[in-house]
Amino acid sequence: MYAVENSTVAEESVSPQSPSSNKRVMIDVKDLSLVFQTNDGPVNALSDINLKIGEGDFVSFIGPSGCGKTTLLRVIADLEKQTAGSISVNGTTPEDARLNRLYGYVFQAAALLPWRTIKKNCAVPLEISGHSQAHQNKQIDKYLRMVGLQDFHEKYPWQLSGGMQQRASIARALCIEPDLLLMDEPFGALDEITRDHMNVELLKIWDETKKTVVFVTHSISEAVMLSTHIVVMSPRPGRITKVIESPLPRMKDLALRDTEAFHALAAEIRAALAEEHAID
Ligand SMILES: Nc1ncnc2c1ncn2[C@@H]1O[C@H](COP(=O)(O)OP(=O)(O)OP(=O)(O)O)[C@@H](O)[C@H]1O
Repeated sequence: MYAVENSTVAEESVSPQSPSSNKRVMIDVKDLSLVFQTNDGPVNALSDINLKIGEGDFVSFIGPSGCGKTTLLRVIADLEKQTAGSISVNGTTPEDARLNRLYGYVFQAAALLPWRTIKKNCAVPLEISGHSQAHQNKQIDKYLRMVGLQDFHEKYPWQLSGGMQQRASIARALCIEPDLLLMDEPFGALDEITRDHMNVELLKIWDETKKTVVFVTHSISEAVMLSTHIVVMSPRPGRITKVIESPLPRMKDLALRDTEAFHALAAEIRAALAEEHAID
């Protein structure tokens, strides 16, 4: 049982309060574990995960390498199966959610097809879904405009900077209008200035489209800048050690990073990481 049944994000034994809201639960993870069998023996990638993510929230997973951030995202996306426990995504199984095209997935590398133009890359999920050419054009135009690439339809990926390629991959994920955006360190390979810019752009898109976002990051300041909730994880075995609800406004600009409230939240995350020896 959860202490607050309608809580937005709660990890049972760690953060039972999560006072925020009566939002619909988009992702509900209960007592979930995942053990990989390897030649070197079993790897406890995820251990006893309990987590609820509310509709419209921006939730970041943060923790050191190997704590299971990507694995948890992949379980949500139906790219991995848990070995114990349960998970529902929008009230269904992750498999049904995937088949219903509920989510878009953005990887660390933009993973655009080099032989296709930006427009044709964005068309891939729409083609798979069997949408008409007219609908494809409308969606691609709308989302390339949203990410500021309206003048780059006909360019090839290699003609764009890394940040522009990542924006194109976000547009590609948005084109099918998923309710849920799963992002695995999407800006990890970008320089700091571009990353700052992308963070602001992503917040605008999130605000405009009202999506639920689950975001993996190694960066404390990125987690503070973006999230409504920060899920702190720790390795060996991969587990959730704390869920922090951000007291900051949903929409943030870069100036907020110089405020006391921003630094206080960053310090709280840092302390949570250190507390559980998450940082060796
Ligand atoms: N397919 C797999 N087979 C075996 N072990 C795996 C597999 N995928 C992940 N692991 C192991 O599971 C654990 C969690 O990995 P995961 O990639 O989820 O961590 P992470 O927190 O995302 O790490 P990073 O920040 O380095 O990306 C690690 O010990 C990893 O080696």
